[in-house]
Amino acid sequence: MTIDIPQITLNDGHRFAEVGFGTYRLTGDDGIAAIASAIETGYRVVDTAVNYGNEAEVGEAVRSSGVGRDEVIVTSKIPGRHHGYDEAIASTRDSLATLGLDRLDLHLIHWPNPSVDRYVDTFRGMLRLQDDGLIRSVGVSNFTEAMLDRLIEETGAIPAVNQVEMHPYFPQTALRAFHETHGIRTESWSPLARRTELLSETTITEVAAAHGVTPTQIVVRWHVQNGSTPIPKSAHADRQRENADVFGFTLTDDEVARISALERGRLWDGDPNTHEEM
Ligand SMILES: NC(=O)C1=CN([C@@H]2O[C@H](COP(=O)(O)OP(=O)(O)OC[C@H]3O[C@@H](n4cnc5c(N)ncnc54)[C@H](OP(=O)(O)O)[C@@H]3O)[C@@H](O)[C@H]2O)C=CC1
Ligand SMILES: O=C(O)C(=O)[C@@H](O)[C@H](O)C(=O)CO
Repeated sequence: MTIDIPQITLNDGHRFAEVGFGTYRLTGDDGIAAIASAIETGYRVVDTAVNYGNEAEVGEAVRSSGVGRDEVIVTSKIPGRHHGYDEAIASTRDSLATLGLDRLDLHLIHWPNPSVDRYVDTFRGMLRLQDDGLIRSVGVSNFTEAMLDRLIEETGAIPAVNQVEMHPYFPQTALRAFHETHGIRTESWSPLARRTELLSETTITEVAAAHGVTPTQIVVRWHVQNGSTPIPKSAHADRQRENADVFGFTLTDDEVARISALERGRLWDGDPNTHEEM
């Protein structure tokens, strides 16, 4: 049975979902099968990037899933080497050709790469493509408050989404408050902290036992109740279902706070002020 993942409306009026699907490292025929299985399970937000090398697989999975194109919210990302106004336009056209689609539902700047200092022009190129109908929603990834302030100030446009590292070890409290003020949707990458020891933390296992669900479901639900869209990746149909099946229970405020208290900081060298990803 398909899981009915609730949808939300972004600041530009377009649809998004409370839980989406990550596709990093899902490639080849196995990747197509895994992504199609996620769509059949009920995921409607599918996250890819030029740098994942699997846009072709994502396009094929959308077509083979049996779910209508208009129901799936396909997201891709512009890599650092394509920053710039003309480059962003060319990069997006290449993404569409590789995906075999005529529009992206959400397109993000993958990393700000501040030393290159071309993310504002990149965003302007994306706004142009939005006007042309090739991109529905424009957003960013790995942007700080200061970078968002500058983007808004210099373009007059507010990104619909900022996709950032977020999990109970890194709850992004200040950035989420900023997003809320501006109507930007938070989207959590590596929402399961890439299956590190997070899932066996006593806090997580205790709360899971209290609700009769799995530790992973507790973590996904924690994102949902914090107003962020997690995009867990799994190559396995049973785990895809488990990760999406989080709408039959509710964490108490105290449980959300206990999980957030696991905070310890970023897990990787992913500080947007210094990380450069081409
Ligand atoms: N914008 C950015 O800079 C970034 C974006 N991303 C995006 O975020 C997505 C998700 O992040 P990702 O780094 O993949 O990490 P996740 O936090 O989603 O963790 C994925 C890992 O958890 C395992 N897993 C998934 N579900 C379960 C489960 N129910 N029980 C046990 N293990 C499970 C997966 O294994 P298995 O597949 O074997 O089930 C995989 O090893 C990416 O795929 C990508 O789309 C990620 C990093 C950076
Ligand atoms: O997966 C992504 O979107 C990335 O940006 C990766 O580079 C990620 O940051 C990573 O793999 C870090 O080890």
